Amino acid sequence: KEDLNWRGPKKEVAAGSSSAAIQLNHYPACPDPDRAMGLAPHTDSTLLTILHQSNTSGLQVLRDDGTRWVTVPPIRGGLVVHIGDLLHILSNGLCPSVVHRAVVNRDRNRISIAYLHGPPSNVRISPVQKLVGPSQPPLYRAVTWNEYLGTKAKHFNKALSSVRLCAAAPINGLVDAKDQNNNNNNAVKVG
Ligand SMILES: O=C(O)CCC(=O)C(=O)O
Ligand SMILES: [Fe+2]
Repeated sequence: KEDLNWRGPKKEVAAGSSSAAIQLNHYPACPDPDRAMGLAPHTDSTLLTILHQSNTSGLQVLRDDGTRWVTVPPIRGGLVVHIGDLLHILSNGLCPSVVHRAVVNRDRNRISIAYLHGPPSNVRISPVQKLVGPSQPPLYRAVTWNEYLGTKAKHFNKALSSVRLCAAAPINGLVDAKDQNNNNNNAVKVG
């Protein structure tokens, strides 16, 4: 119960309802999949994304050490939950957003449905008080979802770095691995 109160004064939350969007993705079969990318590497600009993929695989997540793409096989009746950049900010980097991409298939069409879940538009997201202190400073400045989408459109996969307050790696090993990985990705996806 206490943890549910982290998100702040009830009044602020009650003033707006949470925002969400559905994104439908269609990846036609591609005769030369090694030369095409379905969806370039990116993190989602959400709190959470809930993804349904059709029975053709294509979703891949980047391992935390940035060395390898791992395929997330579709599981019948299963949903994939991605942590988005806003939850990354809210948790002060403790729950890092996941870099992922979609590759295309030589013979089969693929469809995925993403439910993009974000905060109410009036709510500014910043690291929760409980996770910051003298030994662990807030790593990100406060942003609303709209503001962050604007930042993402401008800075693409460097958006998280651009709202970051401390450039240096913090104590406790909370290194913002995504920022580092993203420096290697020139992806252009806002989602
Ligand atoms: O098609 C997929 O598996 C990934 C979709 C995705 O990452 C997105 O819509 O943001
Ligand atoms: Fe995504």
